Amino acid sequence: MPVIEVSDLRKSYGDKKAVDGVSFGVEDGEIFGILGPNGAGKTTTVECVEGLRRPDGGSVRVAGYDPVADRDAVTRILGAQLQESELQPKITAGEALELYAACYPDPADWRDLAERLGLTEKLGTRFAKLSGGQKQRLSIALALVGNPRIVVLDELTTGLDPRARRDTWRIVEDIRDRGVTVLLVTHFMEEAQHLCDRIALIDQGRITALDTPAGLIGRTASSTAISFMPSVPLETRLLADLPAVGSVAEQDGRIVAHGTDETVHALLSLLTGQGVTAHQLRITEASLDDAYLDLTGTDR
Ligand SMILES: Nc1ncnc2c1ncn2[C@@H]1O[C@H](COP(=O)(O)OP(=O)(O)OP(=O)(O)O)[C@@H](O)[C@H]1O
Repeated sequence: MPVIEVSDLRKSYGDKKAVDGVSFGVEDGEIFGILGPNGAGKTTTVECVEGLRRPDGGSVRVAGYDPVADRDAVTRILGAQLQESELQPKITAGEALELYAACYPDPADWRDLAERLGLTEKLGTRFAKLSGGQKQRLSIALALVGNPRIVVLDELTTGLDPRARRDTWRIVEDIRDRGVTVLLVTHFMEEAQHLCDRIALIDQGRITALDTPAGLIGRTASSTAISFMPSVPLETRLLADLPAVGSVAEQDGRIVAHGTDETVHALLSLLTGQGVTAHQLRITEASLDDAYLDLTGTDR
């Protein structure tokens, strides 16, 4: 049974329909991603899950509780990342953790949590003096200090360098491995592809696709790109008749065709038959990026 159930959720701000009939279920122990362009309604959706916004229509249940009516029960089982502005610049990392731990009936050992998140050295440092990555790790620690069953992470790696982003991914995987369900809002395809068990793609307040990362990629029309330099000039028209071929283009002597596995096999036989060698042959699978562009029709 899903630990989070959202059905036909609706929320408007004045005339603006921010969330327009969103439904999904998050299973216990999974990392569920919400992905979509700016203004798609991601934050509004998770704020309804957190009980920070009252839906106009539809229903949200977190472990069976209504996040607005049963706010206290939901607060005990759901940890949310704080916005940066919610912490006083002069509070130290250790003071913040101790203060937040005191708010919960069964808190985690905050020193142990700080250790796991690599913050032990920074416990005496004021919040304003922490780096971007350290602030993010502290906000994750604060989301976990109440020992939640579910944690909501919104844009957790925005502004981090690639190494800090990878470190944060490991932390999220560690959280999941400890049995915590993760609801993750992200803009980053690579992050969603790497971390999420399933992803809901949201666009203009509606879910346009909900699947595993591999499932979403499989939905793209041309999931494989094949590119090579033919040993002798080759008429691209020959390639246009290949099975399942999407597009064929030539630039500076390099041919790029999009298609499926079937296209790759047929292309290699065709080249062999023609006595053409494919130099610098590259076969690349579509990424979640390609699937995203295909499924949302958005050019970011
Ligand atoms: N408090 C508010 N008042 C009025 N309009 C709002 C408010 N919050 C969000 N909106 C509007 O509702 C829509 C959805 O916003 P939301 O923040 O949920 O999207 P998002 O997908 O999280 O976007 P982003 O990726 O940019 O954070 C946007 O058009 C936004 O401008």
